[in-house]
Amino acid sequence: MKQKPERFFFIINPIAGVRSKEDIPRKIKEVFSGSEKYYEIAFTKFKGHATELAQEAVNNNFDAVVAVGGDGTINEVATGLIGQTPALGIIPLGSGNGLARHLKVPIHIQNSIKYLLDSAPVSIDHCRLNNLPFFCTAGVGFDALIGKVFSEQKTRGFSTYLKTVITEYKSYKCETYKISLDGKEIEMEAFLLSFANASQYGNNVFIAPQASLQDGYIDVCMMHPFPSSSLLNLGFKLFTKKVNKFHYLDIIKAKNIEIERESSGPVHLDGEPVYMDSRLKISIVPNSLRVLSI
Ligand SMILES: Nc1ncnc2c1ncn2[C@@H]1O[C@H](COP(=O)(O)OP(=O)(O)OP(=O)(O)O)[C@@H](O)[C@H]1O
Repeated sequence: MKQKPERFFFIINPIAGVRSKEDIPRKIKEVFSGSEKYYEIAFTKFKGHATELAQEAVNNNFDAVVAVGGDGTINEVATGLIGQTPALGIIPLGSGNGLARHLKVPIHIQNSIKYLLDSAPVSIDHCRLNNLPFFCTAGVGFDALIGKVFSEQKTRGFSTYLKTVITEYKSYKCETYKISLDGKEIEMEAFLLSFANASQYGNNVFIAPQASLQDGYIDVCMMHPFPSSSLLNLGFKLFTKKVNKFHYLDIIKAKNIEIERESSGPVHLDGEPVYMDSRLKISIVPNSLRVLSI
């Protein structure tokens, strides 16, 4: 039987998602008081702080470090846990919660806290883009633009996300990419290129329905330009795990990917925008992160 963690360290991002985080310590106390488990809680004070806190938790021999927030918070916490023994836990309080949803962590807060008590570590892969880690999805093209514009909005949450997508779609111009997938060369004009470790962006929008966190492969999703008359069909297929059947999308599994785009520009890593060079290298590191799962 796998060993359940005894010592938990919670890292709360106060600005993730739309919900206040003030009552989270009380909710953790309510659920954990019936157990013998030890825990500590910290709130992040700035972007990047969660990685420092996670590294301290590793040094202080915690068994589990729980990211309380969305995929950006998970990215920061998990970065401090790569190759380490303590496992990542999640209380999903972000806007999209892609990795939590893939792992079937309950979205209801109390249930996600109870889930931590019942779960044990399993190993998953993580991916790197120009050596920066990501755990759920990364991408260039339209989804990178959305990551950038979304991060500049005053509000978060799904409705802000949807508004951003609709506004940006109207004026978006596709770029041409040279792509190498484990040595196989392709040149194509693309609406977006997504690199998926997990199956979804978040909010049950499945860009790579067949993706596995444990198969040692990245699902490379290459979307060709498509007519606006196909938008509804695309939306339907994204939400029903059928986008692999969308006429304008190719999905290929690969371990090492190289991209050359027309110019430098935004990419996103777990929804967080980063400005990068025109040349991108994406790779997978199998069995490199322990996560709490039932
Ligand atoms: N104390 C803080 N002050 C400001 N920004 C922070 C703080 N702590 C973390 N951040 C940043 O908050 C951003 C948003 O966090 P996160 O991605 O978890 O929420 P989200 O975008 O609402 O959810 P999702 O990624 O699921 O869509 C991240 O870029 C993270 O670096």
